[in-house]
Formats: sequence, structure tokens, C-alpha cells
Amino acid sequence: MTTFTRDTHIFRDEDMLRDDYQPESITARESELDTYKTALQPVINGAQPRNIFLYGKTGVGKTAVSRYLLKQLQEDSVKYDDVSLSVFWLNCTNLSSSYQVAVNLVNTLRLADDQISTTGYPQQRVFDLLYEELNSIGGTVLIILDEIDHIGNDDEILYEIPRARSNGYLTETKPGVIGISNDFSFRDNLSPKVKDTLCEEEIHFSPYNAPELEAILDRRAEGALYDDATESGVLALCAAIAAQDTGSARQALDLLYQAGEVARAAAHDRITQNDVHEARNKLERSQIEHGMRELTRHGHLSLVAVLQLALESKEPFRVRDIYPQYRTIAERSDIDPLVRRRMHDHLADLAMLGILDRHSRNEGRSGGQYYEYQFSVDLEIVVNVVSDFEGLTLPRRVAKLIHSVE
Ligand SMILES: Nc1ncnc2c1ncn2[C@@H]1O[C@H](COP(=O)(O)OP(=O)(O)OP(=O)(O)O)[C@@H](O)[C@H]1O
Repeated sequence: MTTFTRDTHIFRDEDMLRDDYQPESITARESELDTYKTALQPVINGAQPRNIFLYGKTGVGKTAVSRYLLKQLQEDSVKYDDVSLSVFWLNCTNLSSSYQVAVNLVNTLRLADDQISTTGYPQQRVFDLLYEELNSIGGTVLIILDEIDHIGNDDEILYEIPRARSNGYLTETKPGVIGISNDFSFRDNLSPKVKDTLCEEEIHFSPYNAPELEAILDRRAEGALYDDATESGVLALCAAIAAQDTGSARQALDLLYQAGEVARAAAHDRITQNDVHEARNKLERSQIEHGMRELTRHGHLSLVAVLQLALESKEPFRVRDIYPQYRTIAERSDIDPLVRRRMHDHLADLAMLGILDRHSRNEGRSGGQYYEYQFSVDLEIVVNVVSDFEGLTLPRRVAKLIHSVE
């Protein structure tokens, strides 16, 4: 019988290493905190809030710093009788227009039993409903729009809310918008009037360097791990790996967590540097698997075509070898094949995701330039992912291999 017993010698509180954990203090972001605090100061002064735009790559603390400061601002605002502050968060993932953001905001501001339908209203009607809700709240209302880049070019609302008071739609409420994005091109592509309004105050979060990441890990490990749970150099190694790759605190924390899990599974007394290396391989593997699963149908077909060739003969392969395989698999699966050039784009995507290696070659003096492809990951990983593809008629050799593994 399987039994569970508590293992406590590594993690004191493993939830503190999870992504949704909100740290009580922020490490290594002094200048961003200063600028952000200054931008929020008008709220405490009872003045119209400034609009703020935060941008920087993923995992560099934009959300954590915002949550930390806004919580502090809410606590401090209570001390002033003439300040009434309300803060609302909306994650804009999957919201690709001003209309959708407006509807979701109305529903965020309303009670659960008073929600509006997400379709069927004219845009101006939804904006009017939003102004009604905002007016009924009164005081200062800060709206934080996380992952704001999903709204794309349909960005009217980012102008409408900040300007609603000066345009006469709001009399009781002073609105402020804080937009958060990890897409650098989004800011550059904003329409000029939106840019002027939303980016009144811009704060850029740069990637962390290794000492900064080590300081973040150190602070987090104090609560998450027991005092002697890591071999010396483990935190520095996690920090160095993440700094070299992305500069993301999320990546560094994930690595430490996963290394703890590796140590726990192997019944080690403490996390070793080898555990960190193993954790890194595991994380990379799962990232690559995820990348393969998320490909489009034709990406999957291209992947299977290269896999079939790799099982039959020695890599690398040219597009002229891969394309006929791709066509055959597509036709047998009742899918219209793409033309060769378009399929080549999918091979380029596979190379970009780190699944294939791609080398450019020159064919002597007379010939042109061409590309060669080969897998840069273990075939075992590819076979494992391909075995979950549905609706494809797999070539015999691939199907047989999958069958033998299962
Ligand atoms: N300066 C910091 N001090 C303490 N913890 C931090 C710091 N920066 C980031 N973290 C932690 O790293 C993780 C990722 O941070 P966060 O979610 O704030 O990144 P982000 O920049 O908002 O990323 P994304 O753009 O993907 O939403 C969180 O667990 C957060 O608590």
C-alpha cells in the first residue's frame, strides 16, 4: 500500500517558493521602488493619481513590486480621512480589445450576482456602465491592468479611463491606471494619444544580475528552507544559472524549488549542487516538451517528419528530405499540406524553440545556400510528446517505437 509521511528536513514552508507567493519585502529594487513611490504620492495627497506604465521581461518583479507598494499605499491611506482609496486588479490575458477589458472591469467592480454579459452591448454603452460603477465608488480608484499588451492595437480604453474625469464622465471619482507589460513592442506601438496618457510615468524593470538574484533567493530561503538545507554554493549556483539565461527571479526560484524536490526524492539530507544541475535539466526538458505540445498542427506534422527521418537514417537533413515525409504524413492524416516554403517556416520555429539545430551550408561555388536540421534534444523526449498527438496518422516506424515504449 502507498503511504504518505511528512518529510520536513528540507522545506520549512515550500509554498514560499511558489510563483503566487507574495513576499513581505522586496529585495534589490530600490530605485524602481523609489520612482514608483513618487508616482503614487499624489494619491496620499488627495490629488488626481498619475498613470503609470511598468515594463520589463517576465519574472523581474513588476507584479510583486506593485502588490507590495499598493498594499502599503492602502494601509497608509487609511490614516488620512480625506483619502478614500480603492484598488482593482485585472489580468488582461485573453482580453484582446478595449471592449473586452471594459466588460471585465465592469464585472470586477460589480457584485457576483450583478454581472453583465460579455457580448451584445455597443462599446459606448459598456463605457457608460463602467463610468457609472466608477462614480458610485468615489474617492481615488486605481486600476491595475496586468499583461496589458494582450489588448493589442485596440487600446482606446487606455485613453478613456485616465481622461474620464477631465472629459466630464466622472464627477465623484479620481481614476488612475497602472499598466504592466512584458512586451517591449507594445509600448512603442501605442497610439500617440494613449502613450501620452498612460505612460505619464514609465518604470523599466531590467533583468536581475547574479548577486541580485542570490539576495532574493537568500531572503526567500530563510523562510522556505531549513537553515542547513543547502550545501554551500547552491543559492549562488541557482542565481548564476538564472542570471545567465533570463535574469528572472521566477526562474531562479523555480530552480531552487525543483532542486529541493530532486533532493527530497533522492532522500538527500540537503540540496547539493548536483541536485541543482539535475533540476535545471528537468526544467529545460519540461519547457521543451511544453513548446512541442503547444505547436500548431503543421508544427506537429513537421516534427513527426523529422522524427521519422531521424529513426531511418543519420542526421542532419535538408528541407528537400523533410518535405516529402511531411507531405506524406499530412495526406495520410487527411490534412492539406502546406507548400514547401511555409513548411520551412515551421522548421525554423522548431529551431527557435531549441528543439532542432539549424546550420546554414554553402554548396560549393555553383550551388546556393541551404539549411540542415537535426534534433538538439533526446529523441526519447520527442517520442514521448509525439505519442500524445491526436488525429495524426503516424508513420509505421514512429508508431512502432511509441508502441514499444508504452
Ligand atoms: N525584487 C524581488 N524581491 C522578492 N521577490 C521577487 C522580486 N522580484 C521578483 N520576485 C519574485 O519572483 C517571482 C516573479 O516575479 P513577478 O511575478 O513579480 O514578475 P513579473 O515581472 O510580474 O513577471 P510577468 O511579466 O511574467 O508577470 C515572484 O514569485 C516574485 O515574488
